Amino acid sequence: MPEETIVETDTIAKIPASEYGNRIENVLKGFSQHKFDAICHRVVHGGEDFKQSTIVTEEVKASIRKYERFAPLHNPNNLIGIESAEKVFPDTLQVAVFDTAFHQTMPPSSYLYSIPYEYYEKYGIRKYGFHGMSHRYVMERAEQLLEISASKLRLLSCHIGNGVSICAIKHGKSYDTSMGLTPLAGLTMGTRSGNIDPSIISFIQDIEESSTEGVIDILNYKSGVLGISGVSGDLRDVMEAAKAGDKRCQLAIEMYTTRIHKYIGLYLARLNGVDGIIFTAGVGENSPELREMICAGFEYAGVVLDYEQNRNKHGERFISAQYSPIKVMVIPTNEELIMARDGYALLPKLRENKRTAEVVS
Ligand SMILES: Nc1ncnc2c1ncn2[C@@H]1O[C@H](COP(=O)(O)OP(=O)(O)O)[C@@H](O)[C@H]1O
Ligand SMILES: CC(=O)OP(=O)(O)O
Ligand SMILES: [Mg+2]
Repeated sequence: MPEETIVETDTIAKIPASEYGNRIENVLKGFSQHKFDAICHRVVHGGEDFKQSTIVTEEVKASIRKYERFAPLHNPNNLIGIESAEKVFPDTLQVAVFDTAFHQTMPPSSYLYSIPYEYYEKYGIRKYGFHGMSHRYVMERAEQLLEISASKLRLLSCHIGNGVSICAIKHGKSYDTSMGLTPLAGLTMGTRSGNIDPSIISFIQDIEESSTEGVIDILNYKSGVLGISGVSGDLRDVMEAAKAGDKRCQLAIEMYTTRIHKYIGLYLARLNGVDGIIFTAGVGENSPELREMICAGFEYAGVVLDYEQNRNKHGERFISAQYSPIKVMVIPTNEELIMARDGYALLPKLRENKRTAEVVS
């Protein structure tokens, strides 16, 4: 892209789902003095249908709708975003950028579950992985920082925000990742359970006299750090309470960091070692204490943090000691930039589509 500058931003913080469409439309109307070539949308689940970003058509919207059941917290809102943009900017073409696309390079040994193969063949039940734009952005930055070309690079990207996922990157491509068919799998998150013994679902169903969907809701919204601490799903609140002596908050933090630690060990083995470990997203970028807890005990594997760089510096940087064989980096993520670059790359195609549409109508 010739220029990568942010001209204006606006955000919507925690609002009820019923108000989401209206609020998005209002935000978009606030930008109506601008002339856009494309509007790019984050879409969390694209299944196996999308290996890269794409122009939004009716078929693309049908696919996004089809995958709602695999990403119930995200895809419905992503679609509302697209439809609101179509309303406010009817002449602008829309682009969908998928969380799952980056992970389409995983081998079957990473993405298949050990269940009858026909569930994959007939129903697409497999691991898809998420946060793809974030893992891709930080990988591209790490390539620059480490001065190792993508074709040789082995990395662990730890995206630790509200959702948490780790990606094992081999030769510049996603090789394995912690989230699964849905963003509920893998690590302990703010309110999501991550991996549990699947039999627990039927036990909770009986205890709560609930439907399966009801139990999945408990695992999505009432579990993770919130469920264990009983205080909050926001790590800042839980850390404060833990420091004040709250035992369940201390336990929640220990479980949260221990699980990330275990996954790092798992993927160090899967990749036969790595060149670097990246911390990104809300918690990964902003909590030196949690980064220390996660890395502690990996000195034997070649991970040595630099206290000063980790604790007292900010922004994109190395936080490992100069002699550390594995380099540890904090890289603030930029999913929007990846989306804008993908939209820009699609511009020739977008213009062609627009001309065809004008001829037809
Ligand atoms: N200084 C901090 N210490 C610990 N956690 C933080 C800090 N700053 C932000 N966070 C956490 O980051 C989370 C948001 O991360 P973010 O990547 O923005 O989320 P999302 O997954 O919604 O994009 C918040 O829930 C909060 O727990
Ligand atoms: C896919 C996912 O979990 O996204 P987020 O972290 O934004 O909730
Ligand atoms: Mg995010």
